[in-house]
Amino acid sequence: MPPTSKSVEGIARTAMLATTIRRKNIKKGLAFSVMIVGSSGLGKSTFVNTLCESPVFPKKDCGSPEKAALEKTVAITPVTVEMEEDGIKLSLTIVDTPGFGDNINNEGNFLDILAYIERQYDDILAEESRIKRNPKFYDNRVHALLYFIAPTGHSLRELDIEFMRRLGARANIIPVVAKSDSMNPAELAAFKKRVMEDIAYYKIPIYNFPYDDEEDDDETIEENNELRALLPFSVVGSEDEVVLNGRRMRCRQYPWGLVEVDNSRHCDFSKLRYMLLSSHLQDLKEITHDFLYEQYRTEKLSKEGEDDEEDEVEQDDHRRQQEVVPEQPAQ
Ligand SMILES: Nc1nc2c(ncn2[C@@H]2O[C@H](COP(=O)(O)OP(=O)(O)OP(=O)(O)O)[C@@H](O)[C@H]2O)c(=O)[nH]1
Repeated sequence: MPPTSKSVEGIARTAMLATTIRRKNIKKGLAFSVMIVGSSGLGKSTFVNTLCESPVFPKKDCGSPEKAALEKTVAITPVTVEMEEDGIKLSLTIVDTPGFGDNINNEGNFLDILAYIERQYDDILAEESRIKRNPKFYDNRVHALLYFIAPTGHSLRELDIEFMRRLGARANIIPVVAKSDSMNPAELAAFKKRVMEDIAYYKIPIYNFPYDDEEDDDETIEENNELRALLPFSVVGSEDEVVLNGRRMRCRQYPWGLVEVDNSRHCDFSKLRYMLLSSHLQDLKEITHDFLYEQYRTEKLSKEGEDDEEDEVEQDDHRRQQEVVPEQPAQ
């Protein structure tokens, strides 16, 4: 169908709006927050340093077993890094979390992470209710949660299922296969398939590149389908660089060859980085605000409403019990 003059006008207006937003973003910069979760030693800190191309979490010195135990991440640590992506300033907050699986009962880890995410929602809720807004208020909501899956080659562990099921309602979970260089391509493909079957079977709510058939163009739909087909993203992290044939690359070196971090034939790191910090950054932020936060807000306010009603009923009962029954006049 040829475009009508109205749709041409509409398209022009949308393009202008996009340009204005882009110009504003270039000037002001964007803020984005990513949480990193997974068992100890899965390469989370190395991944962050690879993602940010800087030593955000300094290399650990694990010279002895005692030192290795001490060097583990033990607390939820938000760190903000200033970067530039596609010419736009990006203030990227990385929230590193202590690994789980170290404890017999990991309930404490779950609750700490959930409490951190909900605290950021509570801060926004409090800010929204203020008569006078705080101009210095910083929105620290987590926009994406990268969940590191151990490259076991089997399927998801109970811990993975439980965590993602519980946190999926509060954050955009993006599952990744950690240290994917420990599997060959056939093993990796089979592992990814089993992980996605588990995710579907246990109805785990992950970020699965949603699109709108009516609103989104063919290119967006195709891109989202391609990215969804890569889930869970396979990642390899390394801060080491080598120069080969004049080409500088980040890789892990083994006696039998090199695993290149940015080579999409070796792993999905570059595609994950691009979607996270560029192509899908805005979508992740919108889903966080329009859906995940909105859901939390509704739940919280309705619970407070119910609690208030219960309190009122209790107070009424109490008042009635306290009422002095007037003495009957003597007959
Ligand atoms: N084979 C392989 N090893 C990796 C990869 N990424 C990191 N490592 C190694 O795995 C070890 C642990 O890496 P870290 O980045 O400290 O792991 P972590 O998940 O942050 O550990 P915690 O702080 O204990 O939670 C180090 O020896 C890294 O060099 C990877 O992609 N492949």
